[in-house]
Amino acid sequence: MSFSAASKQVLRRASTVQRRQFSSTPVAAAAEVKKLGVIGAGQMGLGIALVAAQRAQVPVTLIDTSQASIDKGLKFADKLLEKDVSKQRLSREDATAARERLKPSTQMDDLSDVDFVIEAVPEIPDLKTKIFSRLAQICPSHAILATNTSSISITRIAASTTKNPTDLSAASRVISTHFMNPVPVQKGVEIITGLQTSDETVDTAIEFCKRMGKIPSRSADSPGFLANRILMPYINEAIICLETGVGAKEDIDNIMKNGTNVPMGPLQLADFIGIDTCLAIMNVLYGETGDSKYRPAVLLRKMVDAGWLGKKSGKGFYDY
Ligand SMILES: NC(=O)c1ccc[n+]([C@@H]2O[C@H](COP(=O)([O-])OP(=O)(O)OC[C@H]3O[C@@H](n4cnc5c(N)ncnc54)[C@H](O)[C@@H]3O)[C@@H](O)[C@H]2O)c1
Repeated sequence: MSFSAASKQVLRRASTVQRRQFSSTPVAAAAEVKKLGVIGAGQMGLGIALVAAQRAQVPVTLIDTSQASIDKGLKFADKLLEKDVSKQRLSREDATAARERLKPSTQMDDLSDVDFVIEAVPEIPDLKTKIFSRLAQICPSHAILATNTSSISITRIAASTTKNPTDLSAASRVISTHFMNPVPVQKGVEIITGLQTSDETVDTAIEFCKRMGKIPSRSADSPGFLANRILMPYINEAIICLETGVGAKEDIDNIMKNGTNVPMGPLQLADFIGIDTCLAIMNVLYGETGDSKYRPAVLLRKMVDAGWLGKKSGKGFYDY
């Protein structure tokens, strides 16, 4: 059997597993998403939770193992909502209602009643697979289990939900909804399917992202998917240009900003994304393809060693 025939057969079976659980049409299924779970209250998780609370108007259980991250995230949510109110983009009542929909917790078990969960913890494969293995146990049997991974294989994450590869009961509900940074601003979201993902899971995820006001693009489960396959080698090359003295950081950023009509240059963008996240994605591209064109810049590794992770740590290529 060819790869595509085999994968279609797996998908058909996954589709049957899922059909029992959500409504027949994707719009109806997405409308049935009455409660969202978000894991990780960092820059992506907080943004996803806030946009879902504001645009899709669903209650969001926001999980983080660090109370400090939750406190920091909620403070940032208050700041964003306040800014929207002051600029008259949002009424005071709607801002209060959105804020009240965010329910923070440090306990994963609080995800036992969500219809859809989006994981946004750091880009560490073992951490994600452990979380999905737990989600398969904790979440209801109809819940969509989405990851915000930037580069890790969805097929691999889905496989971690079970010890039996023919059991698709949870694996068929795993998908990637890869939001772009900053989530409240960027409209794009990549939808990536694993080999096990059911059609209904895809449809429900796409419709729910639309409820959040996003514009989905589909990508195959290939290292880096579409966005990072293109973006990260660009950022990495900018870092190599810096470390080999081809240009100063300001010159690198200015030429790309003023020459290609992007809002910020690659080094500043790396600071906003997180230097550790950039390194993690390059490691996946390099490790999974074995192609030397994806070798992470030496300076990128050194900056992570130094703890200079960009905006979130106060220092990256620039100081914050
Ligand atoms: N930063 C970006 O520009 C960007 C863009 C798209 C996708 N992503 C992806 O989104 C994910 C999160 O990235 P981020 O930039 O928000 O990271 P971050 O470091 O800002 O936040 C991660 C959060 O997860 C929490 N966490 C760690 N372990 C946990 C656990 N076991 N359970 C619950 N919470 C835990 C941390 O305390 C932290 O608050 C990564 O997979 C990343 O690749 C990032």
